[in-house]
Amino acid sequence: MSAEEGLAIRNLTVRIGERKILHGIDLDLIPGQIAGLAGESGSGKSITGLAMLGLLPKNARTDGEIHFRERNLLTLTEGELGKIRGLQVGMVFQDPTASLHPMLTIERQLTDHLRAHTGVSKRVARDRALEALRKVQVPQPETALKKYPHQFSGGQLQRIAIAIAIICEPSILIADEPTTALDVTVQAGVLRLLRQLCDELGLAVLLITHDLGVMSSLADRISVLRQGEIVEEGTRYDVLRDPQHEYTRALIDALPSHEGAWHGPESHGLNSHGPDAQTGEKEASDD
Ligand SMILES: Nc1ncnc2c1ncn2[C@@H]1O[C@H](COP(=O)(O)OP(=O)(O)OP(=O)(O)O)[C@@H](O)[C@H]1O
Repeated sequence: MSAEEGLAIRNLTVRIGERKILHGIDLDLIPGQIAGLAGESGSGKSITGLAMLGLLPKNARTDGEIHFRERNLLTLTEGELGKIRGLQVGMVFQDPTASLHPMLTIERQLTDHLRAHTGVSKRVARDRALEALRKVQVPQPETALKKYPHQFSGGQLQRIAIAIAIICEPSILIADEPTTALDVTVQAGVLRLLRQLCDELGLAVLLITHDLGVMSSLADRISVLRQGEIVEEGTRYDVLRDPQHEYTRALIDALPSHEGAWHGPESHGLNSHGPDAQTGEKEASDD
């Protein structure tokens, strides 16, 4: 599969009640690229992702455009958005257990999701479920299909949540703090997986994180959000090596490994092309 097109946000404003949460932001998601959205807690990162999915609170009002496949997502009905969500736009959140049903097998969760969106037969759905688990490098996928969520570690559960997000072959993937809840030893493996999936499937990825260390390993471009405004945008290297805005500098200074200057992704145990070059199998077995 290769995604043909991305998504473009133009002048997006979101108000919730009387409060303006986003102040006319622009953002581009490009196939085969990871667009990072950074900013401290409350800056509006998640609201941006939710706006793209049509999942804003009922009392939210929007202005601007979210262009996707020649349509403005902000003008679609709930029914139309429901068809896009999950099928053309996949999503991964911080807590994988929140998106998985504790009482259903992994097979059921993968195949139910796929069949609800595509109507493929049970047999095809099972094959696709296996293929998705292989793509996310869950060990022994045949056995994994029969298991329940509580039988997996956090890192493996996040891989399974990613499998659900990609099983319908979306062109866009929104990953909101995908490694924040994970043990630090398995974070790099999940980040590396996201990079691989982006490259191999041609996904246009929005990576939302407050963690510039994660951003430094993964994002092709970085947008820095502060109180609902994008204060800086550029390539990962430009933004991290030569930040123009004092807010970006403050975020970089807050990095745990910061010692007066940003030393590149290597300083976070990650190489310049994404998470380090260990094999997926090793990481998968480490999870
Ligand atoms: N349902 C809601 N009703 C009212 N205000 C909300 C709602 N959801 C979010 N907000 C407000 O919108 C602002 C942006 O929230 P958002 O969750 O997008 O921040 P964030 O950058 O993702 O932060 P965090 O990393 O803490 O999730 C915050 O001030 C928050 O209080």
